Amino acid sequence: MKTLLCGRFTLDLSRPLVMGILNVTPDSFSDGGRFNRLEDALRRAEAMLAEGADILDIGGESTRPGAPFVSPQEEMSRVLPALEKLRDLGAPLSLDTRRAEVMREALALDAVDLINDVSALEDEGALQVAAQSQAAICLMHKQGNPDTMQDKPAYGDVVAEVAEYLKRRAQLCLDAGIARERLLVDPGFGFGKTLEHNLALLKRLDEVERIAGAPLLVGLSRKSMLGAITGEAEPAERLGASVAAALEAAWRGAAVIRVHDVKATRQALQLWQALRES
Ligand SMILES: Nc1nc2[nH]c(S[C@@H](C(=O)O)c3ccccc3)nc2c(=O)[nH]1
Repeated sequence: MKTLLCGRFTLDLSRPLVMGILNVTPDSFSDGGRFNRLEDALRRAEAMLAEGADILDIGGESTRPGAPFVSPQEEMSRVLPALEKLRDLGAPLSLDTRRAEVMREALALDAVDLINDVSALEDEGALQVAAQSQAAICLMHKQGNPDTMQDKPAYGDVVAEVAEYLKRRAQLCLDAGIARERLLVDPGFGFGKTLEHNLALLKRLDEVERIAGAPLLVGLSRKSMLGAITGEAEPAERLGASVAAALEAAWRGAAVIRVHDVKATRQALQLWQALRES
């Protein structure tokens, strides 16, 4: 049985898992200030778990193109209190960060079960911090950095290049003594890719897993590629395309699906699973 060693938890990857997105950035909650933001985060976390989320992904730095710079101190002031608040909910907590010092401080709270790094542990010291922990690690591909990555993304064969990058990053982790059962890889939809690149990666998602040698985490929910296809400018109005994208990813072997809309995605995957088991 395919499993993921995930900090305090061992997750069964025999069915696709739903990762609920919990942004703890000021613009993602009512402007009630820090205390209310924490209460909001706890309420949102409990709601997503009640809707069937298997993992919660906590992020303090929006990686949206053009997002304002967030200092490590500011990022930690957002995510550390949230991780402490959510630690004992009984669900695996994922930390969406690309900074080694944020990983280090968060892991010291014994509240991080999965390190979700959009820069695949490239930050100075990140690989060492991860290797010294028991957390699972998601290695994501991106081309360039959030403020410039969508200017002119260019690849030869995007699938081969993304998969080879992820294979190299995974091998670095193995060489550092990290067990393969702790690794996830992610093609990074929307991170330095055109619509054509994103569609090729989704169509050939199974190749990414085969080449990289680790189970897949994918994030398609509400992304601009879905906006481009549907003409829907408002991300929160892209539910249909987001659920359809989750199913397409599930058909192609995705092990963890990162979403805003947990209930709708869980329902779709329950149907998908029922058909496979019937
Ligand atoms: N592992 C993993 N982590 C992630 N964090 C995010 S931020 C995303 C958003 O809109 O949610 C986003 C994408 C592109 C630009 C800005 C913000 N996307 C992923 C993903 O695709 N995979």
